[in-house]
Amino acid sequence: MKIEIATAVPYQVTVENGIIDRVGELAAELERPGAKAMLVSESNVFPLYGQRVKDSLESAGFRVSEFLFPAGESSKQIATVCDIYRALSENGFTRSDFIVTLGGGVTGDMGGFAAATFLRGISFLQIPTSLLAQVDASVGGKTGVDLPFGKNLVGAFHQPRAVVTDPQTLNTLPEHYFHDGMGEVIKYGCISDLALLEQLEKGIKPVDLEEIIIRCVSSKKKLVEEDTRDKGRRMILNFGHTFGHALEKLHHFQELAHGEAVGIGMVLAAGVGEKLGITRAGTAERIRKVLVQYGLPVEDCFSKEEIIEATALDKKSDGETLQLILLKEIGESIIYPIHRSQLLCVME
Ligand SMILES: NC(=O)c1ccc[n+]([C@@H]2O[C@H](COP(=O)([O-])OP(=O)(O)OC[C@H]3O[C@@H](n4cnc5c(N)ncnc54)[C@H](O)[C@@H]3O)[C@@H](O)[C@H]2O)c1
Ligand SMILES: O=C(O)C(=O)C[C@@H](O)[C@H](O)[C@H](O)COP(=O)(O)O
Ligand SMILES: [Zn+2]
Repeated sequence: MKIEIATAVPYQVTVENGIIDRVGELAAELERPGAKAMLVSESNVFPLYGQRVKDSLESAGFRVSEFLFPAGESSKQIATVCDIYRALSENGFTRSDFIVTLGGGVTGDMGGFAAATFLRGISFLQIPTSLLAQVDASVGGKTGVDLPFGKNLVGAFHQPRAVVTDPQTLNTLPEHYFHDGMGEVIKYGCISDLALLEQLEKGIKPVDLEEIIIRCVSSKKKLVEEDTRDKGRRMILNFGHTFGHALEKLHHFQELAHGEAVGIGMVLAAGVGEKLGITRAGTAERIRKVLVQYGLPVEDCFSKEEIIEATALDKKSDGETLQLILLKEIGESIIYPIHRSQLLCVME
């Protein structure tokens, strides 16, 4: 299955079992023959799939070097990007060479950011290997890293040249991160796809994963095409993220994974919406139930004061006003400006 993302330079998301062994073929349609490819990956994923990707790229005539970093969100920082710049420089990369990211959202966001900024921009291909990255992070061109002051505070919009999604790679994904990825899948159900949420409530079988990936990417496609630079409607993809990112920061980007944080954030946002009379009563409880069903946490130990304080640098803020993403009901979302002081009054 191929989904075209019609941004200024369009690209395709190919979702296919076994496609990881044909990445060289796909790259050959897009990149200069004989170009250098830097495979950016990490300590868990590279040993599982790195050699297959290298073999495929080399068979297609590319000269491959690799850059590996320790797996995990705490690597998603500017110091690691500087190490990628060093590897690109030492290997003599020019603007007609390219990066291939192989891993979860951390790898894609960070390798994509290195591609966006090295020589003011080189091309990159995404090979997402976690559920979260296959349903969300690999598409749309948001690249970047965390700062100790907040999540994704440094970044760039830089669309990949192609996204190569092999659902079979999920066979090795630890269960914890399968649950975590379901946090973003549930988000798609909440913001725009009631039927998906109902399907999730009934319980999915593993064979349905490919369909779920296609469904989430198709929802994201529409928002990215309409608002590539996140100035309007695309912001609904941030449902649960204002509070979720605050929680990730409060946990110093350790322990609580992104999808888990977003899940708790969705429950909090739905609660705020209900208190304001915007969200249909019972929605927060419904979200809470489906999160529990997929093994996700629904609450955390921080007070509302701490959480609101940690939203200080939220990228959707306008002074003291936050653009909170709220639901009218499951499947229908709105962007709702709210002053921090009002938020304090309506938050549980
Ligand atoms: N750019 C975007 O639009 C976007 C969207 C959503 C999330 N994100 C970002 O994505 C990141 C989270 O992504 P993530 O959950 O993939 O995190 P991750 O990259 O840390 O991967 C999660 C864990 O799964 C392991 N893993 C990944 N694929 C595997 C596989 N096939 N087999 C075995 N192990 C595997 C990794 O080594 C890691 O331990 C966050 O930084 C978040 O901010 C970005
Ligand atoms: O692609 C988007 O737009 C999203 O908001 C997707 C989110 O799931 C993702 O976590 C994104 O990285 C958040 O971006 P940010 O701009 O809030 O840092
Ligand atoms: Zn997210």
